[in-house]
Amino acid sequence: MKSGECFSFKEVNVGKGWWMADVPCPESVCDELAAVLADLFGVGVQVQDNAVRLYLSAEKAASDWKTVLEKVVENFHASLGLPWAGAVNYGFCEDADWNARWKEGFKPLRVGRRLVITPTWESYTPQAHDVVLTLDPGMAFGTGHHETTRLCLEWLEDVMATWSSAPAPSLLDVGTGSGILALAGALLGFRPVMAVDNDADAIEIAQKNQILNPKAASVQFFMGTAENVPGRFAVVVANIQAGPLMAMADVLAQKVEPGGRLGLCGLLEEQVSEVTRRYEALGFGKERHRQAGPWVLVAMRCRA
Ligand SMILES: C[S@@+](CC[C@H](N)C(=O)[O-])C[C@H]1O[C@@H](n2cnc3c(N)ncnc32)[C@H](O)[C@@H]1O
Repeated sequence: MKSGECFSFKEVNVGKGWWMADVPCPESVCDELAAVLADLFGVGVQVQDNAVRLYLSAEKAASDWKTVLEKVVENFHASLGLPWAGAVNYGFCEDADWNARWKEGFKPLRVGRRLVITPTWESYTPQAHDVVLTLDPGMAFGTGHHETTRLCLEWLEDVMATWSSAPAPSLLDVGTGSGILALAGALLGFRPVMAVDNDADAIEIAQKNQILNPKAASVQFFMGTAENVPGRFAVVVANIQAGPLMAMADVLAQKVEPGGRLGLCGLLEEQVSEVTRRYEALGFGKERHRQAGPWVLVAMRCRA
């Protein structure tokens, strides 16, 4: 089998690569569907024109993925009142092929004023005042290319730039994925920095990324949910989507120090007012609302 070729899933042995599923959907909801699928299946996704491409482990039979994937996509369309034709296109790609394609799309990326996210396989010569974060995201979410990650990074940079009092602000990153926000936070000067994810694979990847960034060695990673992290923080960031942010509101609110800041991200425009109201009822006031594409970050401050 030549690298780069894709095959119908009936023709290959499982376990040596990735099932590739192209799920057609209206362009206006591609980002939202990609986020839902990435979260549910914990796998790589690519947003394409009028479709989302999903890479699924070949250790499971394609027919097992097909049943559950198509049900999820059908429910997603139904919840938005959209028709669903059910025409998912399946294929198979070898590991090497998938990795090469993934890496091709991941170049050094400047975010905000000082941060540069650079993959391990690219060389980058820093300019004066650059804060360089080296990353190998693996299968975890968080390369800096997604709008929600960029919104969070820019917000963290702004919070740090306008922090006037000593000591440095503490930071909690809830749903750390590749560790990108926590590690960038440590490089920007937040202390201490803690991060949590309920996906063990994400924590493993985040800890590998920490080794690539010795200046972020003090970041502590926790497996679980925000409840598993001790203490309260001057700054809490959570890039998780509206559903989990609503479900964890009581716990998340308890993690922010009085007067502290909370960045809620992964919201779509139409979800902002409901999520904002929920946190206002818990003692938070809205400071800012930033948008990139369909995605919004709501910045709030704890009043008491
Ligand atoms: C959209 S990714 C964000 C990754 C990274 N923070 C970023 O900004 O790019 C969301 C992450 O939250 C994790 N997650 C989802 N629900 C969670 C929960 N209740 N507690 C902790 N982590 C959660 C997922 O495993 C995933 O790694």
